[in-house]
Amino acid sequence: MRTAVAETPVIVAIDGPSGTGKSSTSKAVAERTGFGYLDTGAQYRAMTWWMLGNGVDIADPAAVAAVADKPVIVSGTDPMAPTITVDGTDVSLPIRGRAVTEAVSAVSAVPEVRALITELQRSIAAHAEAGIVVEGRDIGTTVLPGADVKIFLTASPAVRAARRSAELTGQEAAGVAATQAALARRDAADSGRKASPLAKADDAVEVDTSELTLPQVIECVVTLIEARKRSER
Ligand SMILES: Nc1ncnc2c1ncn2[C@@H]1O[C@H](COP(=O)(O)OP(=O)(O)OP(=O)(O)O)[C@@H](O)[C@H]1O
Ligand SMILES: Nc1ccn([C@H]2C[C@H](O)[C@@H](COP(=O)(O)O)O2)c(=O)n1
Repeated sequence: MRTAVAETPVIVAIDGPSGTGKSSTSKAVAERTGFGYLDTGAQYRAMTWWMLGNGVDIADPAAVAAVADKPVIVSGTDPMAPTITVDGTDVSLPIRGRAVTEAVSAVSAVPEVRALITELQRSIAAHAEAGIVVEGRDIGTTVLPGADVKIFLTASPAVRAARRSAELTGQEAAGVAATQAALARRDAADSGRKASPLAKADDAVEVDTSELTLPQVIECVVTLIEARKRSER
C-alpha cells in the first residue's frame, strides 16, 4: 500500500507589461493544473474604482494614502470564475472601464496602497491548497520572491496594441496607434515608480509571446511547472 504524501502548494508568479497575455495565460494554466488564480491588477483597479467613486483626488498621493485602508477588497481565485468585490459589490465590469484604466497607475504607485494590497496577496497565496498562479507586475520581485516558478511575459508594443484594440468595443474602442500610446504611458508609469516597479526578477524565465499563439504560451508555462515539480521529487 502506498502512503499518500502531501505535496506542498506550488506558487507560480507571472509578471509583465500590459497586453502580454498574463491574464489569459494564468487563468488557463491554473485550470490545467488545478491551481487557484489571482489577478493582482484587478485588486489595484478595485482600489482605484473606490477612490474615484468616493471623490478622492488621485493626483494627491497623501489623499489616496489617507483612505487606502477603507475599502474591503475580496478576490475569488477560481480560474473558471474569478471574482472581485469592493465592500460586497461586484466590480468586475466597472474596473475594466477607461476611467479606472487611466487612473490605476497613479493609485498603484502610492506606497501605502501597495503595502495593503501586497499583504492581501500574500495572505491569499499562503492559503492556496494545491497551488496558485499569481499575475501582476511585481509578484516575482516583491510580493512572492520565493515563488517556485517565475515567468516574465513580453511582446512587442505593436503586437500588444493590436491584441488590446481587438478586444475593445463601443465607447472604449480606440485605434491601434492610440491604444499603443496609452499602453506605453501605463508601462512607463508602472516601470518608473519608486515603490515596487514593474520589473523582471533575476531568476524569472522571460517568454516573448509576440510570435506565439496563446496555446503555445500556456504549454510553455505548464512545461516549466512540471519540470519544477519533477526537480523537487
Ligand atoms: N499569445 C497570444 N496570442 C494572441 N493573442 C493573445 C495572446 N495572449 C493573449 N492574447 C490576447 O491579448 C489580449 C490581452 O491579453 P491579456 O488580457 O491576457 O493580457 P495581460 O498581460 O493580462 O494584460 P493587462 O496587464 O493589461 O491586464 C487578450 O485579448 C488575449 O486574448
Ligand atoms: N502586481 C501589480 C499588478 C498591477 N499593478 C497596477 C499597474 C497596472 O497598470 C494596473 C492594472 O493592471 P492590469 O489589470 O492591467 O494587469 O495595476 C501593479 O502595480 N502591480
